[in-house]
Amino acid sequence: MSDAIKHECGIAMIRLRKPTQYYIDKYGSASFAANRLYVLMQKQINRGQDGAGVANIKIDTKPGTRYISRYRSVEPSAVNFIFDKINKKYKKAKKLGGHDALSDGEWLKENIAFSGEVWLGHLRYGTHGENSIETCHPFLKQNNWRSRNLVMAGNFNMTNNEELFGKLVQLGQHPKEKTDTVTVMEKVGHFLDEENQRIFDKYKHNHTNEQLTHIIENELDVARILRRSCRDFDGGYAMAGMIGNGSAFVVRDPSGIRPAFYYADEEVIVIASEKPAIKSAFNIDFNAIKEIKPGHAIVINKDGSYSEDEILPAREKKSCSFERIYFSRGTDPGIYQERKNLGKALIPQILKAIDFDLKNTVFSYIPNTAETAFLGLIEGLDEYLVAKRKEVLLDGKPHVGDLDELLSFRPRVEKLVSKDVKLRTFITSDEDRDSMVASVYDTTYEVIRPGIDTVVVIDDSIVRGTTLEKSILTTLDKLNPKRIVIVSSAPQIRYPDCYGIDMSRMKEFIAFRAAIALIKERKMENLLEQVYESCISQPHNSENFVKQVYAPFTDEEISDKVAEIVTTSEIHAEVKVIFQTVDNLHKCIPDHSGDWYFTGDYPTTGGTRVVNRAFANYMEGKVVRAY
Ligand SMILES: NC(=O)CC[C@H](N)C(=O)O
Repeated sequence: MSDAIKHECGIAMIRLRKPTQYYIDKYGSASFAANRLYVLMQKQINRGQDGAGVANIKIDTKPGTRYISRYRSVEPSAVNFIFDKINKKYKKAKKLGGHDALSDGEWLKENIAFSGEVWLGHLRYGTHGENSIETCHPFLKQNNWRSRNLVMAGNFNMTNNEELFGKLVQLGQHPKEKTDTVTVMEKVGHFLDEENQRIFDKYKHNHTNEQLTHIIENELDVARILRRSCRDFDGGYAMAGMIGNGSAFVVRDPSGIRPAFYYADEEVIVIASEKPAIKSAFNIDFNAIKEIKPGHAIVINKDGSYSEDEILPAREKKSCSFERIYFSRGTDPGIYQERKNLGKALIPQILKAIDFDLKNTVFSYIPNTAETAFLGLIEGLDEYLVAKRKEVLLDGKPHVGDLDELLSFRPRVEKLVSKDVKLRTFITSDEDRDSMVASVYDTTYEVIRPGIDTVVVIDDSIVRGTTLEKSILTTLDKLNPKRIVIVSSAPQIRYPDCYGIDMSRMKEFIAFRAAIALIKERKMENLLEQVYESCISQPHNSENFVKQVYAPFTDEEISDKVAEIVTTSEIHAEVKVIFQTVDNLHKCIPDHSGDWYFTGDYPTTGGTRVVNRAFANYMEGKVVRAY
């Protein structure tokens, strides 16, 4: 993606089902779990670079000893930073316990932090609150009763955070922050307290308090806690938690918006946001990794047993298609194929845009995320050529000279766009910024014929269009092509996301800017006022009023306007922009039909509220998140 957007978070959980000694004996390593968690997190680094965190719980330690450890970091290489610190603990073990310390599981657990059975890692891209070490997950809710401690981390965004926050205040609580992670944790924490109390009250007459502690720890009904907590959530979530007694869970929203996968055998239970991470860390069969069902939770009990429990009735599955288009790692076999299909599906539109003139067209892609779609596109062109050849051979009688050309012709493919520098544009002044942005991309000279060739370049998606306008088009135009066709493997992004991607301001979308430009051109400003009126007078209506802004225009009109906006006066070439159709998106990615950013159809009522609020914010000139 050429426009950098903030997106996603990643979770990684490991539960060791055997005592530490087992792994030392079998794998020859005291840091078996730490090493695996490190790989799980590194392989999901694409999901969050604002910060990271790791927490660990030791089960059944003696009173008076620490059993929860946590490190968080906002360093540029946060994951490495954290694991370096964890490694130091293991180095310290040698100093403290001598050479054999690392082969004595029990000694390790008694003396060294981060040697427990339950591990939770998190990678963060913030969607709520600021970016500081305090907003990095996992969050901790501490208590002197072991089973009242809660550690949470998630890939989520709630659309009704204000309401959830208000309910906590009504309960008489005083949350220390307004960020959604605190709100969610306090909510779960509240019901965890109640569950502790319920079991306490049930047995208090026949047992001592010390006995009660053990009964509570073994009887804690985590699914019950989650059922009571998640009732009020409106959002997309894959939320992970560990409880001080050693129980753990990952719960997924009823529409399956955010991804979550798990694997279990007799040694470990592993849960992560992406399949390839689990595959790499544990080198197991891809088919052994399962998706957590929407509305369900994997609940791991203190004794290491686990189940997949229904928490809320599943709704129509609306898993985020952006995960497949761009966010998740393309090494997942399903995602890889889907991305190729997206590239292939664009062929008819591309051929039309280049007047079927393949001889004078050069194909290329924006690194790094559009490569797979590009491979599909080229495969599609090959298929088109095969069909064409067949047609010519069957219908006509080509001359021998033509035949050579007919058989040997290949689409012209070049690497035209290179990404050179990762510029931190925010540190420069505005004027400087344009020239800085312009130098992010570079091109390959002398491979296209000036004034003759058309250049087709595919990107996975176009959000703001800024990089396109300020860098990619100016760079490509230096080659003097006749025409530049920019192709997006995703449809037009018309509406905000509110389920984990930080794009909730209408003005950020080039498709929205195009619609506004068309409205102004056609003197339809009244429409904007009407939509605004509806948005503010009916804030709880379940209708997405913003659809009316796009309704008067065809997809092509919007695409053409997008092309016009990104073509500055310095560009000499003719510029066209092509977007994937929503129909083709669904054909290419059939099992992830979440498409609200393209269609405006939100799977939760909170989502619709967000889009209407985002539009009202735009009209009022407020540059704030709409949730
Ligand atoms: N991208 C995410 O999942 C973000 C999680 C959470 N809302 C935060 O901002 O920390």
